[in-house]
Amino acid sequence: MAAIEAHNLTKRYGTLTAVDRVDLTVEEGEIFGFLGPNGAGKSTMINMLLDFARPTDGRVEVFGMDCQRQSVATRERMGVLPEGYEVYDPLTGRQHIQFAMESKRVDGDPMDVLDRVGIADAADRAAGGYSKGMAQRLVLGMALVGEPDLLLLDEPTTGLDPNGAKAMREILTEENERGATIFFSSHILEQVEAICDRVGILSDGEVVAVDTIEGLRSAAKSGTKLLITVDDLDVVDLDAIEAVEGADSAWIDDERLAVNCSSAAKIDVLVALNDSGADVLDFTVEEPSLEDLFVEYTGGRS
Ligand SMILES: Nc1ncnc2c1ncn2[C@@H]1O[C@H](COP(=O)(O)OP(=O)(O)OP(=O)(O)O)[C@@H](O)[C@H]1O
Repeated sequence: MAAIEAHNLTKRYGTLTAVDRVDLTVEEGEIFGFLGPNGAGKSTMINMLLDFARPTDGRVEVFGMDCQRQSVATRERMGVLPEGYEVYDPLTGRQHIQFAMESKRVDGDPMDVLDRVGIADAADRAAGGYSKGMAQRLVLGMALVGEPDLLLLDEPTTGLDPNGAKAMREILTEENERGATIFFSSHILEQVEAICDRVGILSDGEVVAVDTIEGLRSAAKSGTKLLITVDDLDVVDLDAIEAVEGADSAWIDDERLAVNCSSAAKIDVLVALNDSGADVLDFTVEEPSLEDLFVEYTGGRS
C-alpha cells in the first residue's frame, strides 16, 4: 500500500491555484523530497495531508485513508514538523515531550528523545527561552514520539545550523531504517540530494517531475559535459559527434574534445569517436548539479 496517494489534488484560493491537479504516489518506506521554489505550493500540499486545508478538487490518502474524511486516523499514523510550528513558552522541553507521549499514549523517558535531538542540556528550561533551532529540534522530538509510520516535515532544516542539519539528516535516515516513510519539503537542494530516494519537483502548483536524482539527471535535456583525451585530435569529426542523438555540441577545448550531451548519450559519443578512428585515452564527466536540474524544471524561479 502506498504511504501517500494524491489524485487530481487541487487547491485554489480565489483565482490563485496553489496546487494544481497533482497526482503523486509515495511508496511505503521511501524518503521522498518535495522540492520547489517559494510559493510553489509545497506547504499547501502538506496542509491538505494534515487536513489544515481542504482540497478544492481531487483527494489525498495516507495509508489508504482519506486525509479529510479520516483525518484523525491518518494523523495518528503521522509525526509532523509543520511550517510555522510553535512551542508553548512556559513549558519546559521535557514537559513538551511528556505531553506528546501522553497524547499519543506512549510510555518512555522524555530524556531519551531530547538526547536524540540534541537538546538534553536544556530539558528543564522553559521552551520560550529556546533559540529558533532549539525549538525546531524540540518540535522534531515531539514528532518522533510513538514511532510514526509517516514523518511529514515542512522545510525541516530551515533555521538549523550545519551541525543541526547534519543531525536532522541522521535522524531521518535512522527513522527510515526502522521503517518510517519520510516526506519532506525543501528548497535546499543538497539536503534532498543527500538522503532522498526520490524527488518530486513542484512548480506553480504542478508536479513537473518525479524521479530519482539520477533519473532526473538522465532525463535532463542536456547538461552533462564530457572531456575526452584522444590519441589524435586530427581524426576527430566534430560533425559526426554532434550527429549522435542526445549530443548538443562538440568542440576542442585545451587539447581535449569537449562534448555537451544528455547523460544517456555519453556512451554513444564514445562509440562514435571510436568509429571515427580515434583512440580514447581518458575522459571525465561533469554532471549537472541538482541546482542546474532545479532551474531547468522550474524555469529559473527560486
Ligand atoms: N491561506 C491562503 N490564502 C491565500 N493564498 C494562499 C494561502 N496559502 C497559500 N497561499 C498561496 O498559495 C501559493 C502557494 O503557497 P505555499 O505556501 O504552499 O508555497 P510553498 O511552496 O510552501 O512556498 P515557500 O517555499 O515559500 O514556503 C502562494 O502563492 C501563496 O501565496
